[in-house]
Amino acid sequence: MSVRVVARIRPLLEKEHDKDVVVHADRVGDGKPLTVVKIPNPKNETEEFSFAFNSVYDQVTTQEDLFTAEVAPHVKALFQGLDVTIFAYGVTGTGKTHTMRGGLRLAERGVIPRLLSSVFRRAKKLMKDTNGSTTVAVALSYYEIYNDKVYDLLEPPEKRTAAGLPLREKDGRTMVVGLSERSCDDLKDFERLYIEANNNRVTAATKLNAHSSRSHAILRVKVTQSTEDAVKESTASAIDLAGSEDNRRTDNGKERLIESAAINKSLFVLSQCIDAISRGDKRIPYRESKMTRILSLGQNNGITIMILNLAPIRSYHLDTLSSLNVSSRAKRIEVREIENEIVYKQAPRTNSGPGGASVQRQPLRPLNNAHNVHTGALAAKAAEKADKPDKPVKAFSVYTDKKPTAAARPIAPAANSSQPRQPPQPKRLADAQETLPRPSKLARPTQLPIPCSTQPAPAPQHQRKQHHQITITPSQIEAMVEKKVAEILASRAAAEAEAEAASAHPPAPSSTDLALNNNNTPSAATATQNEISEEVKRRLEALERRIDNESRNNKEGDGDGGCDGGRRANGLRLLLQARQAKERGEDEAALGLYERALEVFPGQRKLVGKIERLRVKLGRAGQEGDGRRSSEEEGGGDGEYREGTEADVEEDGDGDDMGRKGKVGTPVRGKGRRKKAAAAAQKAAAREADLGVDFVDAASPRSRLLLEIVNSRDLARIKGLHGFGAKKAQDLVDCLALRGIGEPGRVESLAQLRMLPGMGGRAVERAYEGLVVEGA
Ligand SMILES: Nc1ncnc2c1ncn2[C@@H]1O[C@H](COP(=O)(O)OP(=O)(O)OP(=O)(O)O)[C@@H](O)[C@H]1O
Repeated sequence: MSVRVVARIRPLLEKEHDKDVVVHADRVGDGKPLTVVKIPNPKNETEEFSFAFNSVYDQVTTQEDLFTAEVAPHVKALFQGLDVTIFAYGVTGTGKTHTMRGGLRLAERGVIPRLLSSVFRRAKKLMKDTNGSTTVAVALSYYEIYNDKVYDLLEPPEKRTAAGLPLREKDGRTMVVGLSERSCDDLKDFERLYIEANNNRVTAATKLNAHSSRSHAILRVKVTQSTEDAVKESTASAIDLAGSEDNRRTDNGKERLIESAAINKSLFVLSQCIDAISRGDKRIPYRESKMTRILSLGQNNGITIMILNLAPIRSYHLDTLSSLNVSSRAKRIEVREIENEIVYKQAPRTNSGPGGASVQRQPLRPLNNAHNVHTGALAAKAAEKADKPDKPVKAFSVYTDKKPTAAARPIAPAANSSQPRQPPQPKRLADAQETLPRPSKLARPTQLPIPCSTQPAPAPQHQRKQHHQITITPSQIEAMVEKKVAEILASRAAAEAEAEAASAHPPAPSSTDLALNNNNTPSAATATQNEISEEVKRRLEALERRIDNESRNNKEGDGDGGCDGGRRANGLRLLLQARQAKERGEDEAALGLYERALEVFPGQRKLVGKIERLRVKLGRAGQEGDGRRSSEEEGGGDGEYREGTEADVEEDGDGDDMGRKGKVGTPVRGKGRRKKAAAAAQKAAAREADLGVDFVDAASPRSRLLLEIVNSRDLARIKGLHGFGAKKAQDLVDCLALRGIGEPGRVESLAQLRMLPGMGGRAVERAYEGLVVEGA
């Protein structure tokens, strides 16, 4: 399932009543729920951008409305053993803390207190329904990430060390070492702990928000269900991210600026991770900030809900556009919904029951589906739910003394696990009653790449088939091996550095400290360590870029204009991000992005100039930068583009509308209509891709053509779309025949097209980019 992204537009505050409202919630058709955020183009007010989300909540939405629709349905999943993550994202002052924590009055309570209340209620019911044979324990941990350091909020501030708590990776999860955990018996208990802990959280007054959170706050609610034989554990995480802020608007002093730099950097890394995952990159820069390591977006199993908070007024216009861009990409991230494993308190008993030695007992397993449990949003599932009877709260320990009808079966493998599925066994009566058949996730066609973790989950069968067709050259294999080794070395170096940081007194400052706080002096050992990890990181990045480029070049090898357009769009996106990073004062990040953009636009004089200037500024003049050759050294690039192309666009105005104003590359080599048409098509592709806008109105000629081909349901025409094979085309035609989309069964927009099974990720973009429209 993808990350569920919902937007919430906060109401006007008292002091804002005379302000101009520029953000509106909208719907795709009469009677449809609100799913679109509309905002004018800051450079051309007559034009409006539309961003589609899973759901949109307007100014009148109450705390209860939001909780009931977005969070309450997932409490059940939590008790089924799935982890649930809810995080609030947005610019400072847009209502993240209000959404997550809320006010003291009952009606003003936010997601967190409501979640706890719901958890306690369900736990009580479960214990009652099972006559006490299942017990539920709730435990809390609560911590903040302040200036990229982790501090326990359940401990008094005096106990904090300068280095904060270290992170470790364990079983594919990021853990905070030394974090305290408090058991919590009821809501009162929770409220006492929570209020106390919030007093320890770093907040401060900024010009934009009188009580601005200066840290990311992470509350983890661990639910442990125990029976005589087994223990099942799952965690709900509620994360209130600090808000990004434009320091030109804040009057921030030195301390606030330092905090702000740390907040902006971590949010920038988060947006980079989101971009990398949604592009299907091999390398996701999680490790570049503690927040992204902890959030592990796309790597964690379970259910993830991102709440994008928005302020409706004009003074937030550009910031709002930027967060809309990031979050609209986040909805393409796939998360594996896998229940946590049950821990057995004892080995299954031997066969000695009334059935005799030949009878095998069933092992302990959950009553509900052991493979993925789909728990979509309330609104989306309402119709489905109506057909199903309400199921009672379920326990999960089962040893049956009845003679089973078949030989003992192992625990059903998780849907995404590598174990082959066992042929279906006859269900026991209890199972049959309680578990309604659900479509297997494997059955649902998807073209989305599952985001890579260090050990990627094996792809489903139909994806594996595609993988077999990819040919890997020996140099790629070598590079991949090298990459793996470097990854291991890098994680070891990082783990050691953290261990040192934890034990040292005074603790060694992190690289961020060094950049931000000149009072701290690093030990020689730490400096060497940092140098080594930096070197490993640089090498690793260079290797990964090479592999990325090679695989991209392989895909684009036949000079297809459409793919080329995609690559350029990617380059433009990098330029936009570089510009934003530069504006935030994050020169290091900006340099990296410019360098990556140079690979797309080799030989761009202005771009080379920017890189040189940044290198000089960072004291790295004369360096080649991560082993990459500058385009000048490459002999002025490949000659495909001359000056006045995409790279120059960035000088023309604000990064936010770069693609829109941008001049498009002028081909030097080759003439004729095809090239001209391809350039024009690239312009449209760049425009959409850069702004990340879901053109709900499908206004561009290419969008219209794509929709026309799709709606024709003509297999031959659909097969001709870029990136479509016979199977995918057939799937789409079947899907259109089965589903009623729009009236009568038409796909009205690219956003709708993306919602169709198998059309997520890059599929629509590739088909779109592959189209050439004469005169567009
Ligand atoms: N839905 C809402 N209804 C009423 N008031 C709201 C709502 N959302 C936000 N507010 C008010 O807006 C102001 C800013 O909200 P809040 O502090 O939650 O923003 P934030 O995004 O957490 O900011 P920061 O990132 O700086 O911590 C507060 O006064 C809050 O009470």
